[in-house]
This record gives sequence, structure tokens and C-alpha cells, in this order.
Amino acid sequence: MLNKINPTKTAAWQNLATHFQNMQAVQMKELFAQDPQRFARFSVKFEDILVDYSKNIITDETLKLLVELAKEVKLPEAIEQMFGGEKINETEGRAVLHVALRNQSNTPVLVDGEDVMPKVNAVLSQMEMFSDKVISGSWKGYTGKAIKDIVNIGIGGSDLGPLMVSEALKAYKKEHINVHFVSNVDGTHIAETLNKVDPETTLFIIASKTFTTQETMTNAHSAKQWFLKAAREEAHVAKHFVALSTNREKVIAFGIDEENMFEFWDWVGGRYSLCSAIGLSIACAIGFENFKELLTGAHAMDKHFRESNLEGNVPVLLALIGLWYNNFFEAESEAILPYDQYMHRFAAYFQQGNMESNGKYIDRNGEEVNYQTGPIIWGEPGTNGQHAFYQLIHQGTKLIPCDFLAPAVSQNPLSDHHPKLLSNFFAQTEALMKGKTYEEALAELQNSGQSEEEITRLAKYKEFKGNRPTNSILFKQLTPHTLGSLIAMYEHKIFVQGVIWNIFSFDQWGVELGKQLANKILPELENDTPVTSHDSSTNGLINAYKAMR
Ligand SMILES: O=P(O)(O)OC[C@H]1O[C@H](O)[C@H](O)[C@@H](O)[C@@H]1O
Repeated sequence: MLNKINPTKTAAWQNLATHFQNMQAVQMKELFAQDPQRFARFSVKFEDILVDYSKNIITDETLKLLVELAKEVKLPEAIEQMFGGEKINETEGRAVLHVALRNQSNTPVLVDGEDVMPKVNAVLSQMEMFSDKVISGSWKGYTGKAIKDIVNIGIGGSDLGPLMVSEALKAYKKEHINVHFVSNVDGTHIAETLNKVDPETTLFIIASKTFTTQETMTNAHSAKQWFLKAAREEAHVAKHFVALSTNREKVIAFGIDEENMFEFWDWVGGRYSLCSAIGLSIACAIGFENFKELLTGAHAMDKHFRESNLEGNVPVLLALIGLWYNNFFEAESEAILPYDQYMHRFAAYFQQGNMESNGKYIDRNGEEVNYQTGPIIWGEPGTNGQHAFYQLIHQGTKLIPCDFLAPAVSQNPLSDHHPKLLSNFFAQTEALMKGKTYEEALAELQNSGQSEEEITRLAKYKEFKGNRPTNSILFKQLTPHTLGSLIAMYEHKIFVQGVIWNIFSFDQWGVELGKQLANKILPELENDTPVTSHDSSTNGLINAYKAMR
């Protein structure tokens, strides 16, 4: 069992609160001026990934106290508990072992005394054989043709991970295979996708941990109907539908051959499942060897996380710095800003990863917390974000700690695109940190030909207070290995924060109520009789819908 310590009751928290009083007015540019070694001291290299956390409102003392907090709430023990297969997901009675899925060292990982590695490896082999067949064209459709299009039908963790990775690793994609993702129960999503594909050459991957999710099952049934309209015989389904799930019975009931089921287990959380069978669409798109590289990269970060001391531990440092802003500076959100177009779904992926994990107000003792837990996660790729929402990051009233990510080497080195992109990457964190003083703004306006009065007035608007914190994560190239490490890095950051906030990061009860109510409302939409069973707003909306349709 994880510790159940209220973090605010620790000595470190109290010390951090006092320390914060001294830190809240500290200017980062002064910290840089005082210490020429600040970058060297506040950055860490992990393989090809450089994490610079020097542009934060922190000192050695801040980090020392944050590390003390982590120790006081027994973070090192919690890390061992997760890797050791303890049932740390207590509200569901499950272990949390996404790290076993990519345990390339193949050391035993025990759950209830059983080593899970043989079954992990067996499914990986099954995925390898299958993806090889699809890619080589030896897997044939019902008319003897090779597969050209893969449609992954899933939602949440059964969609966002494979989608994000397939996009991020597009440079590694096999040219003759196209992957599509259908998630929304809005018929438009599946209809528009089916318009683009041919039943003879399309493989549907039905991805659902539970195999009961309404959206996925509805889309899967529509896909099957569409397929059977062309293929006619139920027996052909086996060549075009495979399932990724923990629920064998439901997969069989759907009509998918048991042979075509790729299994995973209840100790894999949906939003932590892309290294499991849920990654099959990735393996088919980029080849199993590249999928394996992704796992190797994630495993390398897992080892670093488990084995490094807290002071030099990348996910731990990112977690502690995030917590510093979340709980002391009262920052409400964090932005993830990849300067790599291939990573355009990265923030969306970790929106689920983070917000579904740490968006909780009941602590591990069953009590309501009296401090902030998970932040709001958002972001878009640079430079698009610069022309959209960076205004608020630079001059708004909210503090938004940002992670900037960028590859040193582009997969598409067209003329000077990449230096231009990276000049923005470097400039933004510099601007956010340094800002521009009123005097600097005034000086810039001096030769503008405007009146002194106008210049004095305008300079106010052109002043940037700066002191806005960022982490810069610069990596050599967006390879499968590096992407795997980055994914694991953020996963473990979330874990560390959840441990400290004394919440259960691996359940998601908060998504149930909406589902329950939707199930109640669905039959009410069958006829035109007005409803009266809800509040007046909900009744009014339902009745207006009935009148409009
Ligand atoms: O994979 P499935 O069982 O279909 O679940 C898909 C998704 O739906 C649920 O509502 C959860 O909130 C997510 O964590 C999960 O990833």
C-alpha cells in the first residue's frame, strides 16, 4: 500500500511555504546574473535528451526542500511498490505495471506471485508476427488482396496513444500502409473514414480494454455492418477484424476470432497502454522493429527513474518543479509546447494522461484534500501557438509554466526551416524569462517619430514583466527510442505528483457519472414525448432537441 501522508502536514511542506515567501518576488534574470553556472547546474542529460530546468523560479534551497518533501512522503518506496507489482491502484485492487510492458531487460515482474513477463513477451511476439504479415502483404483480405488501410477503433487510452505515436513517428511509416483512427461516437467520424477505404483491403483494429465502451462498440458494429455489406459472409470478418482487449468473452461475443485477439491485462491502465497490445496499429504502421525501439526508449527512462537518486532524476525533477508552481505559486495550468509538427497530438495525449490521473479531490485516506492536485494540461505545437495564445503566456495575469520540446535534427531539413523553428524555440523561453523593462520599451520607441506623450503611454503596453518559468527539453531527433523515453518521462512525472498529493492516480471514477446519465437519457430520446424527470435546464434542452429534429 502507498503511504497515506497528507503532504501539507510534512515538515518539508511547511518549510517550502516559508521559503516561498522569500522566493515569490525573486527574478530569474537576477539568479542568472548571480550564477554563471546556473545552466550547467540546473540541467540534466538523459541519453540524447537534454532537460534544462534553469529557467525556473528555483534555487538550490527550493530543490533541496522539494526533494525532502518527496522523501518525507516516501516517494522512493512508492517507486519500488509500483515496479514491484504491488496493488497500488487500491480503489480497483490492481497493480500498475505499464513498466512491465517494455521491460526489455526481461527480469521477472511479479503480480500475485506470478511473473508476468512470459505473457508480455508472448503478446509481443504475436504482435510481431501479425504486423510483419500485414506489412509484407502476406495477410490477405477476403478477396486475396493485401491490407492497405488500418482503422483503429477506440477511444481515450485506446485511441490517443496510438494516434499520437503514429503521428509522431510518421517519418518511419511504411509507405504502403495508411492508418486511420476513429474514436468519436459522432457518426461523422466513422462515416468519413469509411468513405476513404475499401472493404477488400482494410483491417479494423477494435481497441478497447473493457470491450464495453459505448463509443467504440457502436463504431465497431457500424464498421462490421459496412464490411459485411460488401463481403457478405460472416466468415470473412476474421480476416478484417482484430481485437485488443482484456475481455476475452466480450471479444468472442462480438464475433472476433479468439486467434485475432491481442491480450493485455487489468494492471495496464487505459491511458498507460500504448506499449501493450493497444500499440498494434503503431507496429503495423512503422514496423515491429520500430515499435520495439519505442519500448526500448521507454524502458531506458523507466530504469533511470527507478535507479537514479531523486536529485538527478528527470521525471522527479519535472514533477517537483511542477508541484512548486501548482501548490505554492497557485498556477492552474501547464502548457506542453512541442516545436515539432510530428508531435502535434503530444499535449492532447498527456491531457488524458495527466488530467485523468491526477484530477482528483479525494485523498488516499478517503478525505477531501485542502490543497491543489492535478493541473490543467494544454498545448499546441510551436510556432502555431505563438500566433495564437502566447500573448496570454507573456502578458496575461496567469502564471503558466511551460515545457518547450524540440529536436536538434529535423526529419525534413528543408532549406532553413529548422533553424527558423529553433530560433523561435530558443527565443520564446528567453523572452519569457527576461521580459522587457519599461525603460527598454521606451528606448525602442524613441526613434518612432511619435510624441513623447504617446511613447510614454505605449511603452506600458510593450513592457513584459518576464519571470515566466519554462523547461526546455531538447533532444537529438524524434526517433522511436527518444519518443519512448519522452513518454515514460511524462508518465513518471504524473506518478510522482500523484504520490505526493496523496491521491490515487490510476483510477478514473470521475468519468462514470456522465456515462450513467447518458445511459438513462438515451431511451428517453426514442420518442417525441416531452421529458419531465430532470432539472428544468436538462428537460428544456431535451425537449427542444425533440422539437427540432
Ligand atoms: O479501452 P476502453 O475500455 O474502451 O476505455 C476507453 C477509455 O474510456 C474510459 O471512459 C476511461 O475514462 C479511459 O481511461 C479509457 O481509456
